Amino acid sequence: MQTPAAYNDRVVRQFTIMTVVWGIVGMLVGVIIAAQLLWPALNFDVPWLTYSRLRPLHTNAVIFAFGGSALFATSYYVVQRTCGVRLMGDRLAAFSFWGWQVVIVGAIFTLPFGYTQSKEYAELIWPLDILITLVWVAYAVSFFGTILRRRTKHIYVANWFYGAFIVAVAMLHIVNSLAIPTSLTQSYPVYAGAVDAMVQWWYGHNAVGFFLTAGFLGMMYYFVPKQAGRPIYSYRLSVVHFWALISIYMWAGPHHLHWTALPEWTQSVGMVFSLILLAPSWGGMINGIMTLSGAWHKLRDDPIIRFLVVSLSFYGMSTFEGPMMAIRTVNALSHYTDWTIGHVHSGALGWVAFITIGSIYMLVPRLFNREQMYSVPLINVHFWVSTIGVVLYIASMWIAGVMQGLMWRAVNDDGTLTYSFIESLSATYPYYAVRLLGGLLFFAGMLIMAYNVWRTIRPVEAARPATAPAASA
Ligand code: HEM
Ligand code: HEM
Ligand SMILES: [Cu+2]
Repeated sequence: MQTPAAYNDRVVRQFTIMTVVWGIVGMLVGVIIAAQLLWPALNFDVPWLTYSRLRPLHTNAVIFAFGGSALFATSYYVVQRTCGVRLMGDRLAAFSFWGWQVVIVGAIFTLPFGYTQSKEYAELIWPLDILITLVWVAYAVSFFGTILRRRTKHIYVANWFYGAFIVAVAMLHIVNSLAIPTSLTQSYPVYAGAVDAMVQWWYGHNAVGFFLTAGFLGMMYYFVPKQAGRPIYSYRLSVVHFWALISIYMWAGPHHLHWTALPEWTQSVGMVFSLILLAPSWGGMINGIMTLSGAWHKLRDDPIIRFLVVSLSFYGMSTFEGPMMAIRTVNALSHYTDWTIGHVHSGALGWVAFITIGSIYMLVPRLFNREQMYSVPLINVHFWVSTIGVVLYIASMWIAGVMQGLMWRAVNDDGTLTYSFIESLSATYPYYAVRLLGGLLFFAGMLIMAYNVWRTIRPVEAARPATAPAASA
């Protein structure tokens, strides 16, 4: 094994810091659009502050800027540690960092101004799509190049998940973004009609499956055993988990297009694969949680473990809920309602953000040569604030969603609708207020983390509290 100094941790540090920064930016925009749903006047009649333009800014910022930076940071960290070699290509890694930041800034300077391809989670205009492709090639070369040069015999399972995420996202991005440009900011997709819709949701669903799931499972397979100080519960299960998950995920996309013009048999394929998907998802969750067996006491006194384990619980919840919502009759109720939004954030906040936060608290002291985070009690505060935040967010959206679904389908004896759409909207306002509160709490937690990170990485002399001289004496 080489000494840690031989690793390229510069790029890991850069991506780690930007994960915190973009997390704050993306969630701030989330809080703003949550407030706009409650008080629409908050767009101040300024076109680029309208909900329609800020919403894609939110999704791009949290998924690709926050989640993406977290994936770059942790995969670069993990691949070096588990292969025992320095990351391949310093320049490539630096290009992936700066290129990715340019993509994000590009999003900030296009989406609010209305430049978009209008495909959900693939809104960015074609020049940015090309830059994403270049960054991804650099990423793939340095990641897989490092694996090829590894000193260990086998490839640790976390790298399998990161690797699948990198390959799948490359494929999804290229296929879904195929378009014919007509100007610098305009283009037309090569697909049309139901085929366009199918390609889009093959992309959208697998963006969830590979960007928001497989990559973060890579994180799980490294950081959970590391922080628990125990080997992964079952290595065999992790291999089964991997192959089952990646082979089943790809076919579930049509559950986003139930009751549409998509041929019915494709919808059935989507539904059946979604139901089967429950098994590998829970296999992975159980593998993560059981890694703690024999070390359960750590849940009591280690707030980082708590972030990691609670993230797995939310992963389990959202991957149970997803298959249920994929059943056509259930989807008839849930689709278009806030139930979907609740499902999304139980995955996005509960799983993706929680596992990221736990990993960041583990990474920061290691990357900046500190013994631990500046304040462990503050990690604890962050844990509780964000847990209450997610619970308020998803509980309010579940109730609102089921209520909306039921109100929309209620009919009187004479066949007329019982409620107008506006009535269902006004009934939703109280829940939007609760969601806003939950979002604010989650956002506050991110600020607490930023403060803690900042105090941890400041030059040591300045960061030492008054007790420092005694400690060093
Ligand atoms: C403070 C935290 C957050 C708040 C307050 C928030 C708020 C919102 C709001 C208000 C919407 C629009 C809902 C609607 O159209 O009815 C939304 C959509 C969305 N958010 Fe968040 N969000 C937060 C964090 C996150 C994070 C961390 C992620 C991902 C990692 C995320 C992913 C998404 C996605 C994917 C959508 C689109 C959902 C869909 O189209 O079905 N959000 N968010
Ligand atoms: C076994 C796993 C899962 C299955 C089968 C599943 C299934 C579903 C279904 C049926 C929908 C509703 C489609 C609609 O009515 O429009 C949905 C929406 C969504 N799910 Fe999941 N889900 C799973 C896990 C997850 C996880 C873990 C996350 C986040 C990390 C997630 C993120 C999303 C997002 C972002 C949407 C909204 C897409 C949109 O309309 O914009 N899902 N999912
Ligand atoms: Cu899906």
